[in-house]
Amino acid sequence: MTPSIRWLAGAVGAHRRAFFSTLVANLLGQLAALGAAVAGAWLVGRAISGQSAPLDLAGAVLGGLVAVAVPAAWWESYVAHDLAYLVLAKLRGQVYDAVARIAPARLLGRRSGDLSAAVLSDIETLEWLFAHTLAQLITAGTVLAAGSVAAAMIDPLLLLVSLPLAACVLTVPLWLRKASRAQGDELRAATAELTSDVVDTVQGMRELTAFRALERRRDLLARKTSRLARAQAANAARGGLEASVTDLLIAVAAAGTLLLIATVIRSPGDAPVAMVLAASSLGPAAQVALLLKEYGTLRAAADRVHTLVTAPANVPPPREVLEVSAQPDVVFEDVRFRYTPDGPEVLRGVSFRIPYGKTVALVGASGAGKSTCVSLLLRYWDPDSGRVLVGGVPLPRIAGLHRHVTVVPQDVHLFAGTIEHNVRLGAPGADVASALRTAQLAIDPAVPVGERGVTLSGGQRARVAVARALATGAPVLVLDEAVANLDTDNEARLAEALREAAAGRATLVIAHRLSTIRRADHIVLLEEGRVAAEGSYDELSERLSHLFARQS
Ligand SMILES: Nc1ncnc2c1ncn2[C@@H]1O[C@H](COP(=O)(O)OP(=O)(O)OP(=O)(O)O)[C@@H](O)[C@H]1O
Repeated sequence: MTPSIRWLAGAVGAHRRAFFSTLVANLLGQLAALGAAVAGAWLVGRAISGQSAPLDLAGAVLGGLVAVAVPAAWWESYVAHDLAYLVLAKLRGQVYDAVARIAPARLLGRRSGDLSAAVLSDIETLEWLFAHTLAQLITAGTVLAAGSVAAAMIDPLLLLVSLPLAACVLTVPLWLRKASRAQGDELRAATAELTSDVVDTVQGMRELTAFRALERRRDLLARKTSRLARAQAANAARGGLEASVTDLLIAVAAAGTLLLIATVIRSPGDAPVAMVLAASSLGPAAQVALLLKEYGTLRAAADRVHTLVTAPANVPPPREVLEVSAQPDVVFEDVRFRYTPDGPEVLRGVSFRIPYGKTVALVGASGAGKSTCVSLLLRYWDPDSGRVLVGGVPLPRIAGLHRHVTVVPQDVHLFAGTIEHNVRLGAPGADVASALRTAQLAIDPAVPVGERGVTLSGGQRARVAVARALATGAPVLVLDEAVANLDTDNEARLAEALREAAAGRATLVIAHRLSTIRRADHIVLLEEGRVAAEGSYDELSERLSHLFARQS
């Protein structure tokens, strides 16, 4: 049993009552159906051998068994799905928690379509396990045992035919399990890849149109679709082969039983019951075998969901928590950081300070490490060595960091909803009108923004992001190229507003515009992960003009 399957079994264990109901319903249904088939066959056997049969009693027994089998089948279907949805609701919650725990640092390395596949389709695949497989495995064993005992009561020799064939039926999925596993992996990988590419395509439709790349994209999607179709065809072909072999084995069991009765046991009247027992007791085993043929798909889905829900948090939760003052400064203290253990060192001993009430501009060439400093200040990662402190408290000792540090990110994400809904993201009770006023956005807060804010201009989106950050009231404000989307006029107005907001905050600005940098109280120049110089705009003007001359 793989760790992921063990984990799923544990999830079912938490709902023992529901599982027990599923099992009882399944057992009742299957045993009653077997009993009804045997009773019918017994009547036929009596007729063949010319014996009279108590028709009233037989009819009553048959009717009774059918009356049990039919509602039991309905009940089983109801409770099995109920169990499945109970477990799946819990799993979905765990997946959401996992995404929240590892986001956003780790999500940067995963494609959003891949993640959607894990969250949606993999969990649907697992539904099948809970609703159809676990209880049936136990039922199959019980029905097989009951059928074998009944067959032995007719003649133990009958077991010589039925037991080896039952073993064969149950092991059919094992014969091709390597292929099944490989096909399951391929099926999930092909599905995830296609989902990722479709999500990517829809998100990038504007670029695809602008760069006349729609045709090539269609070819790419066609190739990914063929890959998925090939994987589905191979899986179906193997599944079909296994189903045919199983049917064949059941037919052989019935024929072998008939042959044994005709040549060795020589009691033709027992033939119908013996044949029904041989075929019917293998029926549930065959069903389970058919379900198990999907084991590969199931295991791959379970592995992916399990990997996600057991992914450790990117940074440990806060410990030995300390209070942060209401007017904190921010200090980077000899910070060293690399994204991966064997990757290059991105920050190499960075130290600087953002006093409360001041604005510090972090500047440097592309790749110098500016956004990495922001990620560390938001604690998406922890430094390898050195510390980041807010109000003198190291970040790992601050609870609810979002109450102290807020951000206007480079790529603003707006949710489908109104302006108000977006501005209140971090502060449900915030004064939206005042935040919008400060952000220089004269717009009705009830206006819907569309998916990802498509109905707004780039400048409006940036200002909603500014309003959203200011609404939190956090005393540390990070502006990551926040004004990139504004024209000069709008930029100056927003800058004026931010100057007001900055008076009561410690502000870190990452901006490529000289005008923005000029407004900062202090400038820190980063070069290849090191602080190359710091000072006022006038003190650094020569180096800054070099930098900007190189960039332009
Ligand atoms: N998630 C990541 N995983 C691995 N390496 C990364 C990651 N993000 C950034 N890097 C690398 O770290 C270095 C610093 O990147 P960073 O984004 O901090 O630079 P920057 O100064 O903000 O650049 P820009 O002005 O272009 O945004 C770069 O070499 C970049 O390739």
